[in-house]
Amino acid sequence: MDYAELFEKAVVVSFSVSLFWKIIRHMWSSMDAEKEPVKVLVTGAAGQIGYALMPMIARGVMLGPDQPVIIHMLDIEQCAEALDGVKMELIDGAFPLLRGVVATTDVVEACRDVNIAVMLGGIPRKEGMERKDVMSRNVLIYKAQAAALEQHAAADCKVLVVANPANTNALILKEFAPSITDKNITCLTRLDHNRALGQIAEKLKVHVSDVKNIVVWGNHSSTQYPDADHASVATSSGERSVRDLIADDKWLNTEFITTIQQRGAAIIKARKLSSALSAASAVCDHIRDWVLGTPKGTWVSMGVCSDGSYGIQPGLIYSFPVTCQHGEWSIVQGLQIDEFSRAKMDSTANELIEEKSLAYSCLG
Ligand SMILES: NC(=O)c1ccc[n+]([C@@H]2O[C@H](COP(=O)([O-])OP(=O)(O)OC[C@H]3O[C@@H](n4cnc5c(N)ncnc54)[C@H](O)[C@@H]3O)[C@@H](O)[C@H]2O)c1
Ligand SMILES: O=C(O)C[C@H](O)C(=O)O
Repeated sequence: MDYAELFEKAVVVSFSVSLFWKIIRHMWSSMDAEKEPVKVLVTGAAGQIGYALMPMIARGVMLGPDQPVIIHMLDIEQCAEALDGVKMELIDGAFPLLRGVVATTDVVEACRDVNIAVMLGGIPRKEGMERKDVMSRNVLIYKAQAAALEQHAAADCKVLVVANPANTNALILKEFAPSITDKNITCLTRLDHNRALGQIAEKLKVHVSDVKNIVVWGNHSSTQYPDADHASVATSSGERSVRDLIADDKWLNTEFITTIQQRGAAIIKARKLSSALSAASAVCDHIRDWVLGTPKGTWVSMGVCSDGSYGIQPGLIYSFPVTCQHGEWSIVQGLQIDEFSRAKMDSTANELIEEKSLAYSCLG
């Protein structure tokens, strides 16, 4: 080999080595680079769920431990001072992921460029009231806030409606914000789903994280249908069906269902206030699974726009079993539905159809 050839080889080798290091450095710095903050709107933020939810968002429980957030809090004029108090506490929390807090009573400022909207704002149910009693006030709020979200939120903003009647408020929001894709408007039934997991775990004396694939069908109301037919428990000898392990169809078909249906009312009776810490935790579970994906082999319950799956009227916001991947939910297909389940699924769908017409009559 002559000197020219040797020189040429040395140049190629040193070029390749420097390119290799450039690539490694680039990968390293992009791994190290901080993510852009996600803007999360919480309406009704001065209320009791808001108070429980705020530190969870700021600590990364909702979007992960490496995701910075900017929190936008909206409440009504009468709660402006309380809202400022929550803002002071968020600053005092010195949360490393929290990159900003907006506390406002201006719906436009609150909605501006938000990526996620958690809608808690409304009048909560008090002891002895049915969800229908609070409907007339709340659907008016959701009609007005639909327009603000449509005009000012990020185009791909994901919306979770929590305020009751949650499914029907979400339906009104969907109908009055037609430019937001149906896929991005959901309501909270994860609390009911978690309650059902909790009851099964208590009954079987197993850890709640070993129970999976409960379904909550329908309305977040006393007609909802918590269904354990497809649920399983991880045991030392593999996955076992909940129905086989419990071996008490009477309990599963009666007391289990009514306990979940009435759990919200039981908490109101005991606390004189509706559930807040479990609701805030379920909000985080709902958004985290929607954005970051459901674990393999596991589904969760979400109130989503029906596409006609399982014979449910298209367009209703109905709770289905869903899996999530790449920020999108899909309804789990092909579950066997027996006559008992069919009747319960239809009855809660019928309540939603009635609520829809009641909501429209409230809107005039
Ligand atoms: N889907 C579920 O699983 C679930 C569970 C628990 C509670 N909830 C519902 O969530 C809602 C919030 O519950 P909470 O206990 O925090 O109630 P809360 O009364 O403590 O808070 C509601 C807040 O909404 C505010 N608000 C009222 N109108 C508003 C408007 N137009 N814009 C912005 N904010 C407004 C109120 O001022 C108040 O601060 C209630 O409707 C409750 O019934 C739903
Ligand atoms: O039942 C209610 O109004 C409160 C809430 O929806 C709950 O389920 O705890």
